[in-house]
Amino acid sequence: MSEVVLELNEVAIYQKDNLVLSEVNLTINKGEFVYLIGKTGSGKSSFMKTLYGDLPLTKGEGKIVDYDLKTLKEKDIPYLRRKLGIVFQDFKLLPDRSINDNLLFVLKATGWKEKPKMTAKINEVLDKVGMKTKGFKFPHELSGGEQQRVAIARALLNDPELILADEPTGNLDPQTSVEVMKVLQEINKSGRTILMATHDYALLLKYPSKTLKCDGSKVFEVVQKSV
Ligand SMILES: Nc1ncnc2c1ncn2[C@@H]1O[C@H](COP(=O)(O)OP(=O)(O)OP(=O)(O)O)[C@@H](O)[C@H]1O
Repeated sequence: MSEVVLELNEVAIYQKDNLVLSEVNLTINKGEFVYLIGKTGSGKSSFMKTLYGDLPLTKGEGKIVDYDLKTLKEKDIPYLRRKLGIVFQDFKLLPDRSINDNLLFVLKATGWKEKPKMTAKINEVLDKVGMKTKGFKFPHELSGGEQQRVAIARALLNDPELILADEPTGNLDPQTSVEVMKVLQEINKSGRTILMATHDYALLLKYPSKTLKCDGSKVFEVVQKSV
């Protein structure tokens, strides 16, 4: 039987008092790769923010990796985010420290204590994204694509049950976007579940997968031909 990692029933998403999306119903099962597409301002980021607890869920029911979004408390949010790997368009690496130290910072902040285990984990995730030899570098010494691969490695540190990627290729040129996408595809093949918001239709065509579209304040699944 498939394992559900995300389930939304009749969810409405608001920014302040403005209704952004309504009657959202969807299920994502373990192992799926799902795109979230839609025009600028259609609600993709608001949707993602609701899933990682940045916007409260006030209407409808939502369950994500065993957390109930409706009853989620402020103090639960860091624990929810430990079960999610979040990747942003702008990488969000700390500029004042090396890649290894960026990853170490996250491990320490999420309760890791033993140095050998931390070092092993950092090597493991950097290896997964093809960046094992670059851990000593500072973010500004890396290309945009390399920085995003490090950001993906960071998202993998706590073995997330679901990876939320909000426009992960939004700042990258087409060729680099494909390279980052290959990394996400490999991670998905190794069993991780990924929800990726994007407006990059070329990627969708190159790597077809289940696609949800935000349009007219609704979210619905689309068949590839009609995106
Ligand atoms: N912090 C905010 N306060 C109020 N309204 C907001 C806020 N952030 C976004 N909105 C509004 O919510 C709606 C959805 O925006 P959202 O950023 O979710 O869209 P998007 O599909 O992610 O767009 P983009 O592709 O440009 O990032 C828009 O009308 C936007 O103006």
